Amino acid sequence: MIRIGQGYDVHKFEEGRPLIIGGITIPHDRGLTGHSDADVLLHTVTDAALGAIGEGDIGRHFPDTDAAFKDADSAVLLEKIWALVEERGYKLGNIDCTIIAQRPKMAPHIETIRQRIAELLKADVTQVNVKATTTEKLGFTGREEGIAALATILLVKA
Ligand SMILES: Nc1ccn([C@@H]2O[C@H](COP(=O)(O)O)[C@@H](O)[C@H]2O)c(=O)n1
Ligand SMILES: C[C@@]1(CO)OP(=O)(O)OP(=O)(O)OC[C@H]1O
Repeated sequence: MIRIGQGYDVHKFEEGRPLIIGGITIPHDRGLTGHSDADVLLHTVTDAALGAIGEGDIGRHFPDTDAAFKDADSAVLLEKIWALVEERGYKLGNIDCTIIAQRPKMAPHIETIRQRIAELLKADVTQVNVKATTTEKLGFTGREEGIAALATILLVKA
């Protein structure tokens, strides 16, 4: 049995916040804003995993109206959802992620992010792909108003 899921998330830039993407802090002149640490990539991975097991989305499990999740570490949220994936009897087949950002340059950080996601999903690094693209200065990402992320996940029976 295999299950597929997709994820998509967007967070807006805000000055004075750290930029946290894929569980690591990336040096930049501004960060992303949200109720949690606003890790757009880990939210996307979490939504993809939830989609694959038919469990809705991140906001249903961790509402942004709940003070318990204020400034939450998105890695901890993903770990909780991954425990649910494992409870259902699944493990990672593979995941492919795309970060959509005009800036900063993600290439120097991609391998570290890949390793962190593999660790969170209890998988080998070869099962995880992370890539980045600009939108050639077009749209909200191109104007550097925010960052978007996409993910497709395949789960297989453990
Ligand atoms: N924030 C980003 C965006 C892109 N990259 C890398 O640059 C390559 C070219 O991007 P285009 O949008 O011009 O196709 C892309 O393939 C990524 O490797 C990046 O590091 N950081
Ligand atoms: C993660 C949660 C919860 O802290 O808050 P945000 O950081 O605002 O992120 P979002 O992508 O809107 O997802 C759901 C939220 O409930």
